[in-house]
Parts: sequence; C-alpha cells; structure tokens
Amino acid sequence: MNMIKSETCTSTNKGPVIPTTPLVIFLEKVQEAALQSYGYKGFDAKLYVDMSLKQNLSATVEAFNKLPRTVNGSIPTHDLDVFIGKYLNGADEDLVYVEPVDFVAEPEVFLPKVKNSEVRAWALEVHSLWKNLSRKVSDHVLENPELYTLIPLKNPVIIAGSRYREVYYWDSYWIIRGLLASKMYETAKGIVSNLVSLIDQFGYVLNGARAYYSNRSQPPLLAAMIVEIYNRTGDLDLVRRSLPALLKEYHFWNSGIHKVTIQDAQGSNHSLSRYYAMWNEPRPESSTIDSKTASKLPNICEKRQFYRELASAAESGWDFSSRWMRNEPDLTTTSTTSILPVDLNAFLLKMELDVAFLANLVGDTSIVARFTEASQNRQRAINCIFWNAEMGQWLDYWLGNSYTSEDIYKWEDIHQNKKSFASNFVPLWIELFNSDDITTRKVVQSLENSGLLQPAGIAGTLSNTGQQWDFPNGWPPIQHMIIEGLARSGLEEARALAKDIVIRWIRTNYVAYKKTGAMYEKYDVTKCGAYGGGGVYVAQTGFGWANGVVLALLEEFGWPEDLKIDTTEQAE
Ligand SMILES: OC[C@H]1O[C@H](O[C@H]2O[C@H](CO)[C@@H](O)[C@H](O)[C@H]2O)[C@H](O)[C@@H](O)[C@@H]1O
Repeated sequence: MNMIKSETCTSTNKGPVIPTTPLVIFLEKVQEAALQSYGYKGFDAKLYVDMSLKQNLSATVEAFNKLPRTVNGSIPTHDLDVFIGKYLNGADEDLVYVEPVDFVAEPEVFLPKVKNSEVRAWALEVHSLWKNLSRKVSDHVLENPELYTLIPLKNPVIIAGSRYREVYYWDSYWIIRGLLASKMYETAKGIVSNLVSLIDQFGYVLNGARAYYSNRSQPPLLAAMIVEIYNRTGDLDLVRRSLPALLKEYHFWNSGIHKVTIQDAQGSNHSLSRYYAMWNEPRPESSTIDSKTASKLPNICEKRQFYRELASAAESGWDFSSRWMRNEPDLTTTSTTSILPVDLNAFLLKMELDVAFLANLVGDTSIVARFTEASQNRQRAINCIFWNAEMGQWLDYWLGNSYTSEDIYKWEDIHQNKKSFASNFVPLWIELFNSDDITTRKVVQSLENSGLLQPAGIAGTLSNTGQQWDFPNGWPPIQHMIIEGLARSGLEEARALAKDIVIRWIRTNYVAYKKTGAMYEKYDVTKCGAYGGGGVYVAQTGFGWANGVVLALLEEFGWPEDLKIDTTEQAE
C-alpha cells in the first residue's frame, strides 16, 4: 500500500492519503475543460475519468496543453471535440461484452415458488439482464494498463450498470445473491476471486475497480459472499483460497484510522469501526462538482477535511445523505468520520461470524476461536453503544469531545443520533439479533411507526434533502437486509411484515419495468412504479443489485398464482 501523510492543517484534518495516478489527474483536467466548454446540460463528471488514452500520457498532455483557449480560459468546443476524438477512447471501451459461461435462458428449477405466470415471465427477463451486464477486461487493457483507469481483473465481471461501468464492492453481494438464484455459480465465484485479487494487491477491496477508487473501500461483505456461494456449491477450495485475504481485510477495517475505542457508561472499553477514506481532495469521478460545493468553505484546511468526509461517505455506500450531516441539508457539514455507523459494525459482526464459519470448514481452530471471541465482543459493543431500547432501534453514534485520559471516547446518551434511518435496522439481518424475540418485537414496532415504511418499500431516511440516499428514495440492498432479518426471526409478526415489504418492493420494480423497460439502482418508495432521483446524476438503469434483490426475493418468497402483481392498472 503506497501511503503518504497529508500536511496537517488542523487537528481535525488528520489521516493518510493514497496518491492517485498521473493519468487520473490528467483526466480530471479533461473533465474540468469539458464542463467549462460544454456546460452542465447532460454533463457527467465520471465519463471523463473512465476514458482511456490512444497514445502515451506525455504526448496526450502535450497536445492538450497546446489547445487554444478563449478569453474566459475555456477550450472552444470544436477543438475539445477534436482533441477527445483524436486522443481519447470512449469510456466503455476497456471492458468488452462476454457471454457468461453459465447463463441459460431458463435455468433448471428456476424460482420454483413463483406460481404466477406474469411474474415468472418477468423474472426470466430480469434473469436475462445478467447478459447485458457481463463484461471482461479487453486485451488492450491487459497489454497497456498504463493507458487506462480501469483496474484489470482476471475473471469476467458483472458491472453495476449504466454510468457504473465497472465492478463495485458491496453491489457485488446482491449481484451474487441474484446470480445464485439464476444458478450462475461460475460467474459468482469469478466475482469473488476478482475481489480477493484486489485484497492481494491493495490490502482491501476497493470501492470499485478503478484507479481513482483506490483510496477507499465500501461496506465489507466479501466473507458474506463466500458463505452464500459455499452454501450453494460446497466449494471448499474457494473457501481455502479466500481465507488469507479475509484476514487481511479484517485487519484493514479494525486498525488505524478505521478503529475507534469507546468506553460505555459502565466503564468498559469497546472497539468499533468507522468509515474513513484515505483521501482529502475532490473525488476524481466528481471533482468539478466537489470543488464547486467546497468553494463555500473558507479555507483549504476546511476544504481538505470536507473532501475526506465526502470520500468517507462514498466508502459507506451512502453517498450522500443527511445521515452524515451535522446540519441538514447542508452537504458541506458532512462529517462521516465523526460517526460510528451502526451498519458498518453490523457488517463487521457478520464478517466475524462468517470467517469463523469458513475457518471451521477448513479446520482452522485458532481462527475460529479468535473470530468467535471478536464477534462476542462486537455484539456486546453494538448493544452498549448503539442500541436504544426506548426507540427500538440501533442508533448511529456521533463521536463527541469527551475522552478518558488514554484518549478513549466516552459514551454519552446525547450523542446517539435519534433520527430514524433505514440503517438503524440493519443489525436485525444478523441471526444473533433476529433470534431474540424481545428485541425483534420492539424493532418491528419501531419500523412500523418510524415513517420509513412507505407504500413501495423502506425509505433510507425521513429527510428530503435532494441527496440520493435520502427520502423518498429506497435502495435495493436495504430492503433485502431488513426483509431477510425479519423473515429469519421466529416471530410471526416479523415474518408477516417481511412478506408485506416483499410484495411492495416486487410490485414497484415490476410496474417500473413494465412502464419503462428497465430496472433501476433506486426507487421512489412513496409511489408504486416510480424510480428514484436526487443527487447529481440521472436515474441509472440496468441494474445489478436491483436485479439481484428481485431474483433473491422471488426465490425465497415466491409469488402465488392468484396474487395480482400490478395493482396500479385499475387506478390509472
Ligand atoms: O460517482 C458517484 C459515486 O458513485 C458510486 O456510488 C453509488 O453507486 C454505487 C454503484 O451502484 C453504489 O455502490 C453506491 O452505494 C452509490 O452511492 C460510488 O460508489 C461512489 O464512490 C462514487 O463517489
């Protein structure tokens, strides 16, 4: 890992920075020039950092520097058009289409619990979308990696979709859940091996497989992917090959800047984790937009801290949301690194349980003992630091200014964030919590009364700030984790609620698909059949995790023959 220390602006602007590549820095300049010349209409910042070079970087930079400039410093559009055509390849030329080896139009015993013919026909269409998202790294990238921001991966990949032309870390979990429902085991294993290779190379799984994502990770679900694949295929070899990488990844999340020690009200210390990107500049895939937002801040030190907070929010997968803001809806008050997030610690508890399970399969008793103990400690920490019995939710914790003499944070009730976020319900996904009926009963009531449960699914938050992880958007992974948590519980009322949310979510995906012919990265949960908006880019279609969640839910819950799928028909 190539890490440099950032200069110290203030005591808050701390932390490492992983330098990006000269190619990324150059493509950011092209991005800036494009915005100046073409304007905001139809502008997508990410497009430019996904382009590649037709010749070497120095020749390209030289030609770029020679382009004429108008009085306001912009490059005339015609000259920029010609430059881009002559020196750069399109953003989608680094990954090429490949037919997945294990795709068949109708897999054997496909979604046996789906009895309704309309739903079945649609599910087969969703299944066929894996073909649209399947890619492999082009030979040209393998021969000339220095011309590309794409990080070459050995096996075929399933991309997230649309502007997300590469592999994403946490998206891959739900993509794999869908692939398993589609019986595409080889594709699923290939994805896991790719992610393992990123850990071998960087020490952690990158946010996505691009050079500009190398300064951060995303919610850690690799161990969970391997458990799901093992449960279907019994592939012990995959488990054996992946374990060393999982240990490395575990260290990444539980050491250095990610690790926080906090003392509870009874004086016991707990070790928990937070999101913390190794970056303090505008995110290259959005640098024009980030610098514009930061222009409201008074000095470079505050800007650097803001950039780190934005990148850390991207590490959380929730980019962006009032969840991270000190004063919503002001994005510049994003303070991700000052928060102990409930969901990250639930994912790490799951990782501990999953690694213990996998180590047991290969007979490594010392890893089993170490990770079982770690899971018990984290479960205690989650109960002490996050659980709020009055609200029946696990609450994010704002790190305050109160420390012990050893610089350990002191827990105080006022620092629990009392706002309801969908992430407050993620611990229910873990068996240790959903098997406890008293807790589950409280959580079910809390979810029902929270306002998050809407006609077409669960909203991320209750605040409508215009950010994409806020109201009224609901995201596929969140629906799936909460539904699974409810469904795994022994409580009848929890299982009934799970089924109810499944119906709302499947219906909205179906109705949107029938209206527009596409699956979406997020949906507006206030109306059946409405896709999500907000943020700085248009609604993305395709879409890996949406497809994965629909297929996984249909596999587990099915759809009865006599249950109507489109209840909006008569109303319109
Ligand atoms: O370009 C903006 C951001 O895009 C990604 O985030 C969003 O899409 C991802 C892919 O579906 C998803 O994993 C994430 O939860 C979404 O918020 C990217 O991950 C960010 O790092 C990036 O800044």
